[in-house]
Amino acid sequence: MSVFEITKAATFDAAHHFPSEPEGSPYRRIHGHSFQVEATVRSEVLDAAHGWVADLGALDRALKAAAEALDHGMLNEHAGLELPSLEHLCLWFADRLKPEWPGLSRITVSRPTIHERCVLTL
Ligand SMILES: Nc1nc2c(c(=O)[nH]1)N=C([C@H](O)[C@H](O)COP(=O)(O)OP(=O)(O)OP(=O)(O)O)CN2
Ligand SMILES: [Zn+2]
Repeated sequence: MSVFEITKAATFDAAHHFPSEPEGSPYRRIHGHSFQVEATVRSEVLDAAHGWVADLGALDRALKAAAEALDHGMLNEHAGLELPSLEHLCLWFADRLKPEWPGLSRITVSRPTIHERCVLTL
């Protein structure tokens, strides 16, 4: 069976720190990153009226709304991001998007400028 996957990306900039790191660790100090988040929705069937899995514009709005909640803020202040790793960011975005997007199959959060990325497969 063929499976379609559609993906939309959004970007945000945010500060964070890892309070559990030892004194002197650069991760313990407040610092910032530019992030990219990608949300992937999969389906074996297409909406017959449109010929698509789902409207990428609607996925864009949902993803941007979630990313804007974090943009230019302190990640540690958000519930679930007290330890603000890429891994926890994936879970945070999945928790927000999954209710509205039951076909959500993957969340990728990356820091493109330093070539780091985490993928959560749902
Ligand atoms: N598995 C994970 N490991 C690390 C995460 C993470 O989210 N998941 N996060 C960090 C810190 O955010 C750290 O700031 C990342 O920076 P780093 O990889 O060290 O890259 P930098 O460019 O900021 O520093 P350089 O010294 O220039 O490499 C750490 N680990
Ligand atoms: Zn960092």
